[in-house]
Amino acid sequence: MSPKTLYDKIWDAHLAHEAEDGTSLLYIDRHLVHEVTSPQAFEGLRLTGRTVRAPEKTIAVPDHNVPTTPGREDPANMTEDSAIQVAALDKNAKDFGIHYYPVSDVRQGIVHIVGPEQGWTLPGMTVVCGDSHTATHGAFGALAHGIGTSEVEHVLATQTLIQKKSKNMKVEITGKLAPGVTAKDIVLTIIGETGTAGGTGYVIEYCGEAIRDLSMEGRMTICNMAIEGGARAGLIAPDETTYAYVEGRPHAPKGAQWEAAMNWWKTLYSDDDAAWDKVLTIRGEDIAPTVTWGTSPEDVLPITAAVPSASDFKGGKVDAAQRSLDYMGLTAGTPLAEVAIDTVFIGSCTNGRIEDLRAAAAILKGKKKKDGIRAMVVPGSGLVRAQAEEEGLADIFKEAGFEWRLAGCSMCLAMNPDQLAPGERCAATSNRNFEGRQGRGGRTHLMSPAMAAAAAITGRLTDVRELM
Ligand SMILES: CC(C)[C@H](C(=O)O)[C@@H](O)C(=O)O
Ligand code: SF4
Repeated sequence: MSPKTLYDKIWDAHLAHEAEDGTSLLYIDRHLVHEVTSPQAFEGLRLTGRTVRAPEKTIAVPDHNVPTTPGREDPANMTEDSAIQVAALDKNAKDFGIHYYPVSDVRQGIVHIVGPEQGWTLPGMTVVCGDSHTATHGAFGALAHGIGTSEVEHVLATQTLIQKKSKNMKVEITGKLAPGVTAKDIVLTIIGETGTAGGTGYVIEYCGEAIRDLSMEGRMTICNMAIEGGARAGLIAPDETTYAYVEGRPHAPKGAQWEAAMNWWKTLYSDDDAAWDKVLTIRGEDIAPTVTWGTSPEDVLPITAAVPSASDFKGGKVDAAQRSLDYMGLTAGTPLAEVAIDTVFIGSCTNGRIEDLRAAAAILKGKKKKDGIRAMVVPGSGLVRAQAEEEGLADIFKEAGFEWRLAGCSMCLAMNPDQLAPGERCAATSNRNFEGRQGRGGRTHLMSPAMAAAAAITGRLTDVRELM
């Protein structure tokens, strides 16, 4: 048998049909659904009198539109559009008999946090969702694609997806990380190297000692942003860390089924002599605490650097950099660590898990946010929130002057009441810093939870190592 990558193995195990031109039909193991990209898909089923093919493999949760303050069950606390989308999901979940976590359920949260937490996401699966950050689930060694609304309808109706196979790319992070450096710094550094188009046409497998050393939370942070590097999906081969995370979760296999699953999961790695279409290697020791300065996730620099000048770039990038600098209100040559911020947002499917809150709380413990800074922590799910309360993290945040919110996408994107005002500058743990992403005219700097906590204390972008 010819050697295979992990991606090849999962692909082959789910291939139902392949046409001569490579167009393929893949079986889908899990379909995650949220309120933004599903209403038309369910409407399409209704119009043609179809049902959901595998309701037991279909899981829905509202996350993008929901307010993160008490009273959010009341539609009066949402915009009309938001209330319509959430009500549609409530109705569709009920009518089509799929698994559902409404806002009133403690298990509700961001779809990419809920799936793994409930044990829906397992190694070797194909996982899709009408959401680009479905890549997150690749951290389990699952092939996880974002899909569009017409594809959501196709998967609902058939439990299959039409795809063309991507190429194989390997990103290896060797060695150990330095203190203060986290999974977020790794993935920002990778995107800085490859650019936002570097992964286009590829599925990326992340490997190497620094990746193996990460918790599942950290691995999810890495795969979450595979899409920001242009990749179709990100993958990390499952290992003992993965199995330990999965075991005992509500929907994980049990008993003999667990044993059978493990037999398959243990085959999920790239063969030594597998062929790669592209390889990138980065030394873990060389990665610094990293922030973005511009309006693309590839606009990254170590926190010790200064704001670049447009003339540092070449070709078409010169104008793009100038536009970014103008939008961000930054002057070339200013040390990044002198850039004052207004707001701190800790949360999102990139960094809203328990380990992220622990990392931020470790920096904030016994300290206060700077006066005048608006700071909020938005746990990624109701269960993350409950655990953080139990561990005393919520008290640390509240004593530091942070707002302690209910679960949702929140200020990651401006689809709910948590938004930046024009010109406001935010230290954010999310994954996109596009113009207007967090509110019209808002300015976003992406960074790790520990770095965002440090920024809250000083009121400026800050090297977390100064506070450790
Ligand atoms: C709203 C949704 C379709 C979108 C996505 O696909 O990623 C959102 O989650 C985002 O992060 O921009
Ligand atoms: S938290 Fe942000 S990135 Fe994640 S699904 Fe929600 S809006 Fe998209």
